[in-house]
Amino acid sequence: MVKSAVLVLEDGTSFYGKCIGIQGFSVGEVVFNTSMTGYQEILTDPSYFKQIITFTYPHIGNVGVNTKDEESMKIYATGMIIREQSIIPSNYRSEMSLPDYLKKHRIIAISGIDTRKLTLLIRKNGTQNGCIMSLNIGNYNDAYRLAKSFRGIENTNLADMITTRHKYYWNTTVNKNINEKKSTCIERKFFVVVYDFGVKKSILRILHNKNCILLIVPSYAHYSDVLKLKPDGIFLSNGPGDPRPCIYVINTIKKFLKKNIPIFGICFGYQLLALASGAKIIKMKYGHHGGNHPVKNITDNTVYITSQNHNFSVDRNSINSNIKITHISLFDKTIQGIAIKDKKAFGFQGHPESSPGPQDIVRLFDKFINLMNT
Ligand SMILES: NC(=O)CC[C@H](N)C(=O)O
Repeated sequence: MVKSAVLVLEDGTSFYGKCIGIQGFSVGEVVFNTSMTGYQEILTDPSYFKQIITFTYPHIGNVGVNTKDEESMKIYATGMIIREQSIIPSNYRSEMSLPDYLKKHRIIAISGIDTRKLTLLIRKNGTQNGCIMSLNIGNYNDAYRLAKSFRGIENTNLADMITTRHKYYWNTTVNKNINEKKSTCIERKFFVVVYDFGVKKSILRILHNKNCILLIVPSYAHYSDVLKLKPDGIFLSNGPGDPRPCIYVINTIKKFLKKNIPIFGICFGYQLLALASGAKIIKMKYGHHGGNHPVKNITDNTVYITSQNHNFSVDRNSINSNIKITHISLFDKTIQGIAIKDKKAFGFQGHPESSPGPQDIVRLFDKFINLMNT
């Protein structure tokens, strides 16, 4: 293999490989994702903004890419690290090869990396910042300097950087060939205001298919403007980075809670709901990114295999009497779901919309519909 790119971590560790996206450099927090399928959905998930994704699955690009599997309009991950790139994509849905897609979206990526060694390093020492650099524009020292100078994803409001600037209605049904049942026997439509912190299309698609009229609003949408619209429910989306600096929307959620409007938060949105209810958020050692995470519903002792993508977690020590823990991770016992006592508000840390991943817990969307229907 011709070595044409280097990955350097902030601790100085380097991995040489082949440049498979555009030439240049990219800096971000290096995380690993253990999903065996769904690289396109993962790359286009806006929650990965400012992160470089290591795919632990060793062969990436096999099925090419297509427009229906995009979770947003572009690749949000800052870079991609893989073991081996599939040379010939083969799938009836494929519209383009992965390397061409990376180039179209101007993404830096590196292949030929010992992703097992890199993953074990992250697991042992925790997430690190890193830089991928093509060797025609710089060397190890340049990449090392850039990796060390990246400020990281903590204490920055990334959601405000990528949220929609204008409100819009969502009314597209994209057929993903997956088993999405319409809402059970409920004929009425629900008007849901979706706070967009980097929302995945799959979430909108599922809510739309369940009879919701969706108005997507910016992360900084004003409480009274939204209230005037008389929504049946508020949805708080997934999103990138640290929820703690998002003070404005946390205060907005507090006001919605006082009004007892039904609220459903997924991942970033769930973390914001927890913050608005008085809990604290902490950064995890290396987060959860994958499609095989067992989560237990502690109210009925059922276990679900879930899709996960998060770096922050609700601090168990900060749970107060307003918050009921509903789900925990069976990997590390971290909190995975909460409900707010005496309110129609709940949230889930993982991704019930999956995409990619198992659909075990997609019924949480029905729980939201039922809350709006009562
Ligand atoms: N998928 C998400 O919404 C991620 C939430 C948050 N940015 C975290 O990393 O924990």
